[in-house]
Amino acid sequence: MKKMRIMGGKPLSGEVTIGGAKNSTVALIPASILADTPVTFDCVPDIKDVHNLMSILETMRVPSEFKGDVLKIDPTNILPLPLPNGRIKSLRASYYFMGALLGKFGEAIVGLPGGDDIGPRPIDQHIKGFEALGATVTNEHGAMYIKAPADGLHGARIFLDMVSVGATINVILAAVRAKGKTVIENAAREPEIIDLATFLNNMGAKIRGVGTDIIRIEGVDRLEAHATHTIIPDRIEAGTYLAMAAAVGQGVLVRNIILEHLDAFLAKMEEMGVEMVYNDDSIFVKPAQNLKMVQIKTSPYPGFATDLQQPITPLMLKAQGEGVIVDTIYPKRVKHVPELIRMGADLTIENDVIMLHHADQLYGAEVSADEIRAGACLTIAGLMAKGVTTIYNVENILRGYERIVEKLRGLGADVEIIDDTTVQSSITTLA
Ligand SMILES: CC(=O)N[C@H]1[C@@H](OP(=O)(O)OP(=O)(O)OC[C@H]2O[C@@H](n3ccc(=O)[nH]c3=O)[C@H](O)[C@@H]2O)O[C@H](CO)[C@@H](O)[C@@H]1O
Ligand SMILES: C=C(OP(=O)(O)O)C(=O)O
Repeated sequence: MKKMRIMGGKPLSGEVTIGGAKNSTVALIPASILADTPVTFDCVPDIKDVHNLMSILETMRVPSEFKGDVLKIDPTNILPLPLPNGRIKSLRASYYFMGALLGKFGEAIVGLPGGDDIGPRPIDQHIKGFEALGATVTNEHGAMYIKAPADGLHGARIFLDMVSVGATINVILAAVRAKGKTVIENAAREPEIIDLATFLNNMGAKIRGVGTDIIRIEGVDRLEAHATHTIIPDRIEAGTYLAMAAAVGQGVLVRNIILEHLDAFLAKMEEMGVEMVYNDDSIFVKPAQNLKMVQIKTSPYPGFATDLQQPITPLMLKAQGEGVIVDTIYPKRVKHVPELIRMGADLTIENDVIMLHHADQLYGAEVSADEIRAGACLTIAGLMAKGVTTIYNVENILRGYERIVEKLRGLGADVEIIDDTTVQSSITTLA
């Protein structure tokens, strides 16, 4: 178990560089098994989800090597072994092995995924997609058994009942080698889906329309990688550092950003009165003052990302007036609220609506990062607070924020991660 200790109150300055997108990478790694050749990715973030996915690959005899930010995967001798449990439970995106194994072998046995505890996360739309392609799907003791018909998967028209990143990606992975044409309607439009399709198309797939809500896929027989795929920057990590820079910065440059991917977030920061200088692929955040309170409603891309509602919350606490946050995607995504209250913030939740008020000062406290973005929120709050903040369950943060201590120290923060065998008892004390 690990905990993070932050001595708050230090102004941050300098620059920080954003890594490759977690939510692209965690789809690209399972997608790599569809290839008939070795594949190489660069700009791969050094996060726990990547290491867990590499372990899952290893169980199928797929060797992978991660050096610097380059990840090489050789799926040419893959064994289609069942993945009922183990590391599958350690992250959400392990469910992409359902679509990828089904697409490659016509069969997949994959345990139900883990991932962040952010409220109910059903996978009915993934199953509906697999079934539309001709597969039979059963749930046996918490593992999904998915099987294509004897003559293989066939293209189909699939209208997703709600906009789902995971279901859109899983259907793409299953359909990319199916016979005939698949059309996904009401598809998600996230940049990470475009990144995945770019990787697959460069290997010979025929996926058209990604980035719109209608995706058309013509199945192909072979997929061969001829070049390294560079992963897009992580827009959520970028948003986290931008919010942090506004909250505790004395002038911070955030590098490696695709600005268009952050339109809704940047518009909200501007509405709050944060002054930023936009460059081609970086943003300079000026010290923020006289912030205005705002209302936030999350929605699928290009709307305000659910993954950024918690990281922007500490910044909102600096503004005057009453703020409102409604997460329409995960209404129960409120793990940060009781922890911020421990730190002196004034927040309430009524009918899944978070209401918050200006806080003159936050105070260091012992808090728990019960999911990744709650952890990002508490990290920013800890940097703003007076005194020492100790964040437990830091593993959740390390799932998706690479080299976070190094990056924060580079900006001047006083922060450390401590491996602590006594942490378990500290959590019990907290409860
Ligand atoms: C690895 C990854 O990329 N994770 C992201 C992905 O998660 P994930 O892909 O799991 O999220 P989805 O886009 O699928 O979920 C969107 C909404 O649809 C619902 N739903 C989804 C599928 C389904 O079969 N049935 C159903 O009801 C979910 O409960 C949720 O309310 O998108 C989320 C929403 O932007 C982000 O918070 C996560 O960071
Ligand atoms: C919810 C998230 O991740 P996951 O879907 O991997 O649990 C997230 O990145 O905020």
